[in-house]
Amino acid sequence: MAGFIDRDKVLFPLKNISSVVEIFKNQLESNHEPDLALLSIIAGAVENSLTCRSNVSIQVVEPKTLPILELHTIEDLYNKFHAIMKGAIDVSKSENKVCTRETIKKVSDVVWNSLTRSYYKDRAHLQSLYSYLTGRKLDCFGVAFAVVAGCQALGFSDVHLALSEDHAWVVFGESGTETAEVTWHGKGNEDKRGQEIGKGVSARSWLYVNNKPVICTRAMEVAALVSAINPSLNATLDACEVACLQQELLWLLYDLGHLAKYPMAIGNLGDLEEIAPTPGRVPCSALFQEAILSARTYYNNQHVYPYTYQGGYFYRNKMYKEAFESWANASDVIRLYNYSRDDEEIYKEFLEIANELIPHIMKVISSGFSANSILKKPECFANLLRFYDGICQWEQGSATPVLHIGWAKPLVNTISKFDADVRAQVNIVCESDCSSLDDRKLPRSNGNTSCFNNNNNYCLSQDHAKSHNLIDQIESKVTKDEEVTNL
Ligand SMILES: FC(F)c1nnc(N2CCN(c3ncnc4sc(CC(F)(F)F)cc34)CC2)s1
Repeated sequence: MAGFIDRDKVLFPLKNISSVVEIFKNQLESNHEPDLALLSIIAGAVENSLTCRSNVSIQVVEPKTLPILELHTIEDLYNKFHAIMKGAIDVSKSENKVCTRETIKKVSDVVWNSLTRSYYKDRAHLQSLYSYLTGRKLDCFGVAFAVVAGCQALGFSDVHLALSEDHAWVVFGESGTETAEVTWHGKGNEDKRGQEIGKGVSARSWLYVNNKPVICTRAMEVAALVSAINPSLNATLDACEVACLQQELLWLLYDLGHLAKYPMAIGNLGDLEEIAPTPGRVPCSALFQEAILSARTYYNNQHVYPYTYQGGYFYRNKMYKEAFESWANASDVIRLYNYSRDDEEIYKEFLEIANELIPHIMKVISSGFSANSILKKPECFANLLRFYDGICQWEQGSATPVLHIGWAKPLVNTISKFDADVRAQVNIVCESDCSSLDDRKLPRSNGNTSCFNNNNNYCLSQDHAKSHNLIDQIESKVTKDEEVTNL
């Protein structure tokens, strides 16, 4: 590890964004691995100086300048972190060795036991070592990151961050295949720190992405800390200097190839580019597509967020037909999983799409009578069915129910907006007898599963037919409603 060396120190005091980018660039291009503790402290210090309560008087600073960051501020915190780690764990005997589960548990305990007794865990700006060292507060990602940075400070180059879409843990050992929980997840769950990642029922939950997590290199750990930068000043305002710094750092990591296997980081960059496009760079829509391609290529299309990043973009830009397709693709991912109580985050994502976003779309388009309305397009109806069908299949075989009556009303409301002649153009094909389908949910190879048959009707492949009964129920209810209204 290069550590905090003169080439970086001469850039202090940091007065602007480009000097921070320069330090990250030096660390990433050095022939040593980048120093996670140093970069997390710097990123956290910049974020804190521009967003935290202390100086929230909306200061008008010169564009791209920052409140001055002195060398001693960073150096003192950096030395403090090393002192905490080296004071707690004796590594004299394990020079250049791989790490052990016992040492990882010790590092996790050092971080865990030094945190403030009780604080609001979901607050913003608790992700960095700056927060840990100055406020003794970390969120669940921050604890995992601090453990990896601590192991790096102790000289273990085999300990790396493993990331799912809503949890973080570490991999370590000779071939990097040992796993260990190092932080908590969610509310009120007993932490499993020190244990290896579940092989049991939790392995089928979205939380562990069917054992297809992002396994970070040191540079991808830098990408994780950069992704975790939070520019929010409050619920409505962002500190644009922090957002600008995050955007420039993500482009630096992108150009160095360190986002290629990190779909969520590409999605984060896409969100920033949608708000403030960088001249000469690919459009944000291309980034959302790249994130999907990365998830399909490296994670067997078992990640949901790349599709909901893209769906959210289409929705905000009133591209509703495309949004339906992205959300149907997201649903094709979740149908492979068994819903468990650890999956609340993705449950809320699908609930919002089904019960807020789609109903909103139905409201705004049903007022218009344009001929090319999506209500006339069978592929829109097919994608909506695929979307709902995936959620039904997610529920099937799961210990915890997903759907409740609150889902049915918006669902039937949406389906019934499509005329019978449009619905008739979508035939649900059972490629094989539905009953013979085994109860395991085989991961799909390609990203798209709704197929087009020769006469341009839209057919849903066999797996979708599993919820035939639900679709039948909807169809019959809708028809009945139509009969009633036509009376
Ligand atoms: F689906 C879209 F609408 C989304 N918009 N923001 C999304 N985020 C924001 C960024 N985010 C992330 N972005 C980069 N890396 C990671 S690692 C991780 C799990 C944990 F926090 F480590 F536990 C979350 C996450 C989580 C997903 S999804």
